[in-house]
Amino acid sequence: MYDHFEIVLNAVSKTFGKKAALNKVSLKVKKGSIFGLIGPNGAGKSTLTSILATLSLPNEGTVKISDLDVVSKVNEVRKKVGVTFQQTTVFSTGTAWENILIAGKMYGIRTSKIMERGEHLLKEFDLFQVSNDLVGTYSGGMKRKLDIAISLLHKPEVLLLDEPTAGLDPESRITFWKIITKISQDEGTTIFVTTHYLEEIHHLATEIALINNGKILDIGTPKELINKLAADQIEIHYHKLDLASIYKIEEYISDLKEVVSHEIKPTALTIITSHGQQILSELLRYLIQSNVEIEFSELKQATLNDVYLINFNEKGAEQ
Ligand SMILES: Nc1ncnc2c1ncn2[C@@H]1O[C@H](COP(=O)(O)OP(=O)(O)OP(=O)(O)O)[C@@H](O)[C@H]1O
Repeated sequence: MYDHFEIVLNAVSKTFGKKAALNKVSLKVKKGSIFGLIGPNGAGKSTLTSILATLSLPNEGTVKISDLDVVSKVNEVRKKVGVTFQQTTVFSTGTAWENILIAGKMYGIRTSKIMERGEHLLKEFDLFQVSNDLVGTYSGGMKRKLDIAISLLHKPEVLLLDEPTAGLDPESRITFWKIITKISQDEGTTIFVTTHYLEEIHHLATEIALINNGKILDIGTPKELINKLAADQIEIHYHKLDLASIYKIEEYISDLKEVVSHEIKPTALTIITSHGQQILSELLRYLIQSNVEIEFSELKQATLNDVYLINFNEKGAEQ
């Protein structure tokens, strides 16, 4: 399925004044795959998306989409790319059809083709029934779906989605990802998506890159990233603790050098560690000695969310 790379970045840097928004970023996205770029606020996700969309120029390095250089082949690249940013770009004062017609004309598509493709996409995105209503009456989720339908009008080979589910409720997010997965399968579109919500794309993404402070921290399939971490997750639930007890436990855990990250709440604690069994035994002994009434404990393999937390707490903080 993935016989070649659709997007290739080689040592790409972008600076704003003294700020390096991207710092020698290199990555490859396989054709037809769903690639997730994950990182906290200010990591460089939108900057990278803008460069891929030919809306911003890199200061250094090369970026190719379908073997076309995004700097010297802007017009060809634009024909191959559809993009949706965080802010909706649809006109609230028009209907979905009016928005589609305007966008289709801007792409230079013939009216009959716009109508045919528009109807297909409106049905795919479950907007056909309301396609003659003013977009101003749509919910945020509906507007977002229309945005993406429009970015797919010219059948792009690559769809760039910059935080497409920001501000959507959980149900709309699930529906949204179902549609995107279907588009990827039906049309073979390569999907490059940035998000904060790791859990959303965990099961969808073919590969994930973690970015912070403009640098790629790691790249791999979700499984590879979890395996590389080689960590366990410990969860211990207990009867509600007072603040003084929480502080004491916090102090004890902070001294355990095999613990890579931890979170203590009044009724439970979670720890990520490379030595699960050993730390669990030590911790249970300590808690029992401290008269904590334990309800249950669990030892599991770390999750992709743990990979995120560890990368952005540890490596991210170093930079
Ligand atoms: N036009 C600009 N002028 C100056 N600085 C900028 C500009 N655009 C981005 N930056 C800076 O570059 C860095 C990366 O920003 P970017 O918007 O790419 O991050 P992001 O990962 O998309 O963040 P968010 O998740 O908050 O959208 C940030 O420090 C940001 O302040």
